[in-house]
Amino acid sequence: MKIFTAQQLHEADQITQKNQQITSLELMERASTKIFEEINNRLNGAEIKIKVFCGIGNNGGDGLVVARKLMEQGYHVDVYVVNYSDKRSDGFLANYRVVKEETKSRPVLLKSEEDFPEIKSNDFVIDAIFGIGLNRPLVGWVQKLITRINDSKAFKVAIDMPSGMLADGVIKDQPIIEANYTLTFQAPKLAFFLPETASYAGNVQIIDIGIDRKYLAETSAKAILIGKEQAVSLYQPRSKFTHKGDYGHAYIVGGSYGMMGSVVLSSKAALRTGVGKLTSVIPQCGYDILQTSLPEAMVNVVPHDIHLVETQLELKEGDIIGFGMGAGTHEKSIELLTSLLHQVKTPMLIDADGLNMLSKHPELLELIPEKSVLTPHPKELERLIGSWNNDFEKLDKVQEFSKKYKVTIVVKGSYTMTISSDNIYINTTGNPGMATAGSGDVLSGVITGLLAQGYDPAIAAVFGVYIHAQAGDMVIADSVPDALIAGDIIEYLGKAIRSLFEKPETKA
Ligand SMILES: NC(=O)C1=CN([C@@H]2O[C@H](COP(=O)(O)OP(=O)(O)OC[C@H]3O[C@@H](n4cnc5c(N)ncnc54)[C@H](OP(=O)(O)O)[C@@H]3O)[C@@H](O)[C@H]2O)[C@@H](O)CC1
Ligand SMILES: Nc1ncnc2c1ncn2[C@@H]1O[C@H](COP(=O)(O)OP(=O)(O)O)[C@@H](O)[C@H]1O
Ligand SMILES: [K+]
Repeated sequence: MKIFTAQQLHEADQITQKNQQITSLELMERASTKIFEEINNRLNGAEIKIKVFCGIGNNGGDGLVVARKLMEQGYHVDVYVVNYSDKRSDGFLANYRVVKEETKSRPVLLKSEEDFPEIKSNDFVIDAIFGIGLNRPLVGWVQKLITRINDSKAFKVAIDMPSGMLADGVIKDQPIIEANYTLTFQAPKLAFFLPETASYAGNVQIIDIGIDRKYLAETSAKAILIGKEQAVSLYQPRSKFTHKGDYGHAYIVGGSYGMMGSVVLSSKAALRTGVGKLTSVIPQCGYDILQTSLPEAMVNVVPHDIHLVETQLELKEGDIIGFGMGAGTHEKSIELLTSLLHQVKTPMLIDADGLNMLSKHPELLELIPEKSVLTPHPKELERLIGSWNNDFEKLDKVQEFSKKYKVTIVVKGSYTMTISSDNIYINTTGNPGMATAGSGDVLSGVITGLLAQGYDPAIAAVFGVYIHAQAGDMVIADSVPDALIAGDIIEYLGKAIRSLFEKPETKA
């Protein structure tokens, strides 16, 4: 599913009106009726006090339509107009008149803190103050209103966006409505998936309001959400008359004394993802561990007992290296990475201490084979690209880095983002149970295994992230997130891939 910018969504709105020959007001009525239906279905006639806070733009217009329809349905509704500007959109003005005429109610005008109503914790608040039109800091009293609404602990539903949030930017130190639900029009907004802002949107539901299909299909998106529908098209099935040589040879290079588990996890994950042959390249202290815990792996020890050092690998064309898990950053181990970077021309996967080595020696960045995949968690990313002021700046910096070194970067997190040049792919699977030591090592193994099987690197990253997180979700389906350990994710990789081809159960 595509994520568009606010500007694109405004454009989509215009094109829809033109192509469907409807007025802006008719589109607003259509969109807001859907919101009303959602809310009405949920409230089911409940005797609850509904407070609708409307801005003076089209988001406020939506709020007025929803308020009118709720009143007509018999709900107890109070409407507040947040008068942050003297300008009013046509959609707002028209619906303001209709509300007054048809419901005989009079919206309360809020102009300062003195006008704020009391909001009780059992009230139901509809936030229609700002939508995608917010473009600058809010005046103080409107900020205070947002804080007041949040402090009330009332249940909050945001229309299109929680007010105070920008679709594709950020205003520093500004309060945002902490919505329980956001009913958003047509397409999700980028801010719903970024660590700093995601939680404000609560549960997001996308409301199809019949925006021009051609525009949606043909306009290039700011980012793409990856779910089952997208992932299934990336899978490469095995054919019958094949042998292990057709599925590649992966080398997992990593480990140090006390950290050998990372190599076991990565190696096993690569095998479970379908790689034909796998060699773990490790310090000598890990030999017995690897051979005992993973008999399917071949083991190649470097000439040092406790950490990696330079060694010659007999690499053949197409062999793939996954480097860095549990490796430490000893200078002698960095010599191995340096020599591999000089020797290898095929894309590599670099993770964990491999990334820390690159941060320590940025001169190595130029040597990374084109199309390699780097999988940093936020701290590793910061070491690599420097700090950022907000998530949008982070994305810009990652895109710049990706273009400069021609690599794909997997920014791990609750919504892991895979960035390849101008493309941003946002993963929608995964759960907090995966915030546990070793789950990143599993992901590295998965992606290395896919690379070795010939998946295009950006696809290996996007697909690998999806099945890794989907496996994590399947682990907790009959357990709890707290109990998940990284090894469980490996055991569910097969089921995660199979789930791509299973139809969701339909209720009788
Ligand atoms: N696109 C679609 O598909 C559909 C969209 N619909 C709805 O329209 C909503 C967008 O409406 P909108 O453009 O009128 O903007 P909205 O968010 O109401 O803001 C109002 C105005 O406030 C201003 N302003 C900005 N920041 C400010 C600040 N800090 N302090 C003071 N003023 C500030 C700014 O105007 P400016 O002053 O910059 O000219 C802005 O225009 C959208 O979210 C959805 O709910 C649906 O009805 C139908 C389908
Ligand atoms: N809250 C979360 N929701 C979804 N996925 C998560 C969450 N926390 C962590 N993960 C996933 O778990 C993995 C953790 O990787 P990483 O931090 O490198 O762990 P480690 O270094 O211990 O192996 C990443 O793939 C990340 O996306
Ligand atoms: K809103």
